[in-house]
Amino acid sequence: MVGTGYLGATHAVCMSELGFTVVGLDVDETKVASLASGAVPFFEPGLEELLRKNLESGRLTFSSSFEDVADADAHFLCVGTPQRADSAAADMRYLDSAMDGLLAAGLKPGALVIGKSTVPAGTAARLAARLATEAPHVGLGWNPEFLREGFAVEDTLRPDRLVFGVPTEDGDRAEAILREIYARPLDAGTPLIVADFATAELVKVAANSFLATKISFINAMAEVCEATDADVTVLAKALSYDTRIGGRFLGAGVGFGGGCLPKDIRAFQARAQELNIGRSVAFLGEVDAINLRRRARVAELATEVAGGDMKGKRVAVFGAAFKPNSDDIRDSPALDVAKALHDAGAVVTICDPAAMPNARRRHPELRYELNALDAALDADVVLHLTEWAEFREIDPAVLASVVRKPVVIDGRNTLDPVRWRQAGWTFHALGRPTL
Ligand SMILES: NC(=O)c1ccc[n+]([C@@H]2O[C@H](COP(=O)([O-])OP(=O)(O)OC[C@H]3O[C@@H](n4cnc5c(N)ncnc54)[C@H](O)[C@@H]3O)[C@@H](O)[C@H]2O)c1
Ligand SMILES: O=c1ccn([C@@H]2O[C@H](COP(=O)(O)OP(=O)(O)O[C@H]3O[C@H](CO)[C@@H](O)[C@H](O)[C@H]3O)[C@@H](O)[C@H]2O)c(=O)[nH]1
Repeated sequence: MVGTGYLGATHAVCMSELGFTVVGLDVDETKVASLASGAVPFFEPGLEELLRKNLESGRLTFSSSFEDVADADAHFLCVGTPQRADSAAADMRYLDSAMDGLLAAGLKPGALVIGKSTVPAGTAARLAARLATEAPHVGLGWNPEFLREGFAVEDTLRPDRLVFGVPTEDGDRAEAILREIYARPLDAGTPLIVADFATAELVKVAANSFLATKISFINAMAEVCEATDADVTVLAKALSYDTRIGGRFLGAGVGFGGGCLPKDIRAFQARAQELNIGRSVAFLGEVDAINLRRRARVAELATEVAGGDMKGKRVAVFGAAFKPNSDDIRDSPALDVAKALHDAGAVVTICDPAAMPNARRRHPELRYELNALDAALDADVVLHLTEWAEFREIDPAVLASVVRKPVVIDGRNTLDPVRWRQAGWTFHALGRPTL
């Protein structure tokens, strides 16, 4: 497993759980040392127990030396493909350097390199051409990953589908190896799609684009609801009974973030432009814009309720992770809003059950409190931006007794407005009338 971040560490542990001998390889020696000692360096429910169990079995080891994976039968590429600093495109240098490392250490004849990272269409063909000249005895497969953070173990051991991208010529060998690796989920009836490389790559970005579009659709409806005094949560519920639409990913609020959806829709647009078909996915620019407008709207609403000027105002932000059950702060809506209000002169205090160490490293200028009541002390406004269960369970009457003004903005539409109103709060939400 080359790259042991959120995706690679989970995949390494789960492949070992399936009975394979696995080496997790990463250039980050601190990460390798942590994983080798049985500590998962990020928050993922259930992963640490499984890591320890598999370390004890002896089937799972971690290393930062490519020499230690040279004799593997299969090499999964799980390195990051983040957005480039200078454009919307994906940064391919980690994937290319992972290939450099594998090729320099040598690959066993008959081995299969399997891409798992999310990549622009055409990447697999490029890597296959490289292997054909530098290691002609080694094959390539493309096996995109659909796991969700917070459910990563379950999604990996029991995926809802498997996609195998194989070469159009002589693809049988790659397919056979992938079938052997995934024998357990396949035997359990997991649907399998075997496709060419480009289709396999596109399934991944198309899936994330669809999910992002669904969220931005309901957030666009939230904007309309705000202008018409309608309630987007009731609207979404009514839509959800149409099985053609379905209720999932219709949660209106401060929008999507994380290390996947935002950068994947941007990289898709960049790739489409390179292919001179920018118009085909131009709507994703609007999906992105709607999403970012929701962050700006929360900051604007907070400023409005604070009297038009944030200078010296105290703001409690509940949430730093991009979603609950994760410590991932990549492109986090909550942190973006917190930073904007800090920059406008507010004193911002954040509380998050898992993401505060990461948030503090990224934003040492913000304040942090382990306890929600401490974060809300003397607050002029409370923002609920990541829907951890802990925040839903807070007693609004107790919270009201510590703030300066009982004003809350529910940026995730998961708090109960009636309960908060009864406890004396002015309750604002995105896409719903104020109570
Ligand atoms: N996080 C998810 O839920 C998820 C799900 C599906 C797909 N993906 C995709 O998987 C890929 C990885 O995402 P992630 O969230 O795990 O990223 P991450 O940043 O958490 O992990 C990437 C890891 O790769 C390591 N790395 C970088 N260059 C390396 C090299 N040359 N050799 C070995 N290791 C190297 C980094 O040190 C890091 O630990 C991305 O393409 C992402 O889009 C992620
Ligand atoms: O109704 C909803 C659902 C989600 N979100 C937000 O959307 C973002 C993404 O959520 P989710 O998709 O659950 O998280 P990820 O772990 O980023 O997973 C996505 O990205 C992964 C990496 O590509 C894919 O593997 C997964 O299938 C895909 O769901 C988060 O900020 C959520 O708060 C909403 O705003 N409203």
